[in-house]
Parts: sequence; C-alpha cells; structure tokens
Amino acid sequence: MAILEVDDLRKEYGGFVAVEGSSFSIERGEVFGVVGPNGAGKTTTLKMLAGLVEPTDGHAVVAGHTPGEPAMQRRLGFLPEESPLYEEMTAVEYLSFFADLYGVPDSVADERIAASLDRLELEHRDRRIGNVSKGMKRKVAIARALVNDPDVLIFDEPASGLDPLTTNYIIEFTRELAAEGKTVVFSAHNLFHVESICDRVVIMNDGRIIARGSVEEIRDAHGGTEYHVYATADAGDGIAENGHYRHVVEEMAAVESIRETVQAAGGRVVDIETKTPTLEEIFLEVAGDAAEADV
Ligand SMILES: Nc1ncnc2c1ncn2[C@@H]1O[C@H](COP(=O)(O)OP(=O)(O)OP(=O)(O)O)[C@@H](O)[C@H]1O
Repeated sequence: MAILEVDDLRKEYGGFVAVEGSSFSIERGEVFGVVGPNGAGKTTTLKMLAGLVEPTDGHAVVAGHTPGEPAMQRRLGFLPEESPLYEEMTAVEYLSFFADLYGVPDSVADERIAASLDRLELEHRDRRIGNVSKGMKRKVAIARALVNDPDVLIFDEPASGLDPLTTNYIIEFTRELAAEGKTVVFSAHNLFHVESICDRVVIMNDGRIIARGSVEEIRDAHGGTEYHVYATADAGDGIAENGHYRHVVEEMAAVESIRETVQAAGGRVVDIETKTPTLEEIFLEVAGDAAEADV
C-alpha cells in the first residue's frame, strides 16, 4: 500500500508556477528520487510533502495524514537542503534538544542519538557544531531527521556539496535506512547516486514531471540500450573510425545482420560494445525534448 500519495499538486508563488500537475505515489520501503535541474520545483515539492509549504491546489497524504498535521510530523524526518544548526551546541546537545521537542523520553533519546552517530561515524561529538566540518554538519542534520525514528524520510539534496567519501557514506546510509523499511524520498543533482539507489524516480523540469518510473523503465522509454558493432568492413551505415567501421544499432537481431553483411563483404566483427545511457544522458534528452515542445 502506498505510504505517500500526491494528487495534482500545484504551487504558485505570486503569479509564478513553481510546481504544476504533480501526481505520484510511493510504496513503503521505497527509495524514490525527485530529479531535475535548478529551479525545476524539487524543493517546493518536498516542502509540500513535509508540510512546510502549503499547496495552492491538489493534495498530498503522507502516512495517512495531510502534511503539517502533528500526527504526520511525528512519523516524518525532513532534511532541508540548507540546514542551519545551533552552532554553539555540541552534536549531542543539539540532537537531545530536538528529541525533547519531539517528546522522545530521555533514555530512548540517548540511545537513539548514540546509535545514529555511531552509524554515521560522527567524530568530535563533544565539539561545538560551529567548529566541525561541513560533512560532519550534514551528518548531524541527518541524525536530527532520525531523532523521532520516523517511517518516512524526506531528504533534500542530502549529499550536495560534500566530498566524495562523505557523499558515498551518506548515500550508502540512505540505502540502509530503506533496507530497514523506512521510505525515503530524496532530491539530488548527482544523477549517478540517484541511479544507484532509487527504486523509482520522477524527472522534473519547469515545475512539471516529464518522465517517471524505474531508471530501467525510463531508459527503455528514452532510447534504451545501444550496441556499437566495430567491424573491418562497412555493413552499409558504418562510421569510419580508427581503421574500423562502427555501426550503431538498438537490437541484438540487428547486430547479427551486421555480422552477416560484414562477413559477406569479406570482413569480420572485431568488437561489440553495449552502451547503456546514464540517467544524466536520459535527463538531458528528456529535458531537451520538453523544452522543444514548449516552443
Ligand atoms: N518562496 C518563493 N517565492 C518565490 N519563488 C520561489 C520561492 N521558492 C521557490 N521559488 C521559485 O520556484 C521555482 C522552483 O524552486 P525550487 O527551489 O522548488 O526548485 P529546485 O528544483 O529545488 O531547485 P534547486 O535545485 O536550485 O534547489 C524556482 O524558480 C524558484 O525561484
């Protein structure tokens, strides 16, 4: 059963439409990616799900509640894109403070905070937050989103602007949270990470969803796999390159027919490469098509 349902969400700021006609549903335990360029409407979408921005139209249901209701808030962990922390506090003080706000009993909170910080491998827990690195601050912000042991996690660009090691760590941690049964919705620019951990994604552009599905489904719908067949002879539409002919086809059957044609011409196939477009390449193609349709 879907834990999160979004039906025709729309957000206008003044006369400007930031999100329009957004509908999707997310199953419990899924990792769901919201992808798109700057200004696509990702943050606005996530904030509407978290109850921080009121939709102009449409509605969302998260864990059986309308976003913003206290009962939903208890089941939600939100990691904002920019998460200002109380720099004077240590990580433990800060997290205890938020556990208190959520009404988590002290004994449970102490254990939960220590467990989160252990898992996130946070060092210098007793240093003031103002004096720790950017990556560590992000880890504290993530631990804050977990302090109420939520079912649904909404992470806005969880690893943006961090070094590759911390980024990988955070992405891996996100994957583990989903494996434990939490539902994770997150936005990201780095499509490589989206591709590596998301069960399904929506691609947004100019406030609208322009593609949706698993990365596999989106790939099949937008180009799919290509085979590059390198041969010593031209099968008809080969591209001459470095003393060989490269033939680009999309079906295995076409690969076979190139092989036969090349052999009939006295040549042979020397290599076949399978090219799978990355989500990044698909995204550029889909966003380009959407921009053309607008003209
Ligand atoms: N409070 C606001 N008032 C007016 N316009 C806003 C407001 N918040 C966002 N917008 C505009 O709405 C559009 C969508 O913004 P949003 O932050 O949701 O995009 P995004 O996909 O998250 O982008 P980024 O990757 O840059 O964070 C942008 O054009 C932005 O300028």
